[in-house]
Amino acid sequence: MMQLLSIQNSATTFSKLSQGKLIVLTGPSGVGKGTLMRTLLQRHPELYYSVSATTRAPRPGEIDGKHYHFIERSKFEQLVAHGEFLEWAEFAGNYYGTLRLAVLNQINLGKCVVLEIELEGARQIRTSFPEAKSIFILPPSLTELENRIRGRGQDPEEAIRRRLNRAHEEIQAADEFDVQIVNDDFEAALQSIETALDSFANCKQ
Ligand SMILES: Nc1ncnc2c1ncn2[C@@H]1O[C@H](COP(=O)(O)OP(=O)(O)OP(=O)(O)O)[C@@H](O)[C@H]1O
Ligand SMILES: Nc1nc2c(ncn2[C@@H]2O[C@H](COP(=O)(O)O)[C@@H](O)[C@H]2O)c(=O)[nH]1
Repeated sequence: MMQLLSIQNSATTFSKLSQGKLIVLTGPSGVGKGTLMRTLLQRHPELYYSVSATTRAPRPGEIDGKHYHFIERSKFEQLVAHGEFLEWAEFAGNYYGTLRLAVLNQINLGKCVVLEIELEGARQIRTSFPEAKSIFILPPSLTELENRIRGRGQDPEEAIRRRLNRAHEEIQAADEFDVQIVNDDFEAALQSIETALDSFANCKQ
């Protein structure tokens, strides 16, 4: 991790984006993005998942470097100042960001890189890299969204409230993205994501 974070920006640019692809999965907290992404990666190991950095404390079972790079706020701010993030945002009281270098390297190797990020970061990617493709995951209803966040049982009440408040605004932004998929039946949603990946690019085998 320290080695990763200490790498300075290289001259690598998105001029070579055509060699690989960047795919963004976004949607409100608790909609099932992470669960969908995990299954997608199991089925399609050829996809490269970009592990984000965050200042959030690890949840039980989360592993540094696998689920997130867990870092202090001061370190995150230093990385922002050095331009190390492709995108970043503050969400429900914590910072989250995609490390630029790892993503660019994989794209330049011809990989399809998938990001699982919240709305502001997804908007930043859309502005900076219009070639990127995006999928917005919707819940079947707000009641079901709340049930899922609570059922996950991993966030304190204050964090749950912040996430649900934010969800209203996020859902209204769904049409800004290339494809909208309702995650009601899990398998059906997964298949819709696979179909979308096929239509974007030859990203999976
Ligand atoms: N189709 C589904 N039907 C019922 N429950 C689901 C479905 N998809 C995911 N879930 C459950 O919803 C909960 C939230 O899912 P998950 O953590 O993947 O959401 P998320 O969008 O990644 O949230 P966050 O953005 O906060 O990380 C989990 O308990 C997961 O098992
Ligand atoms: N803008 C970014 N958002 C990110 C990134 N990594 C994750 N996320 C999103 O944050 C929320 C909360 O995540 P949680 O793990 O605390 O539940 C969720 O919507 C994630 O998709 C990132 O690098 N940039």
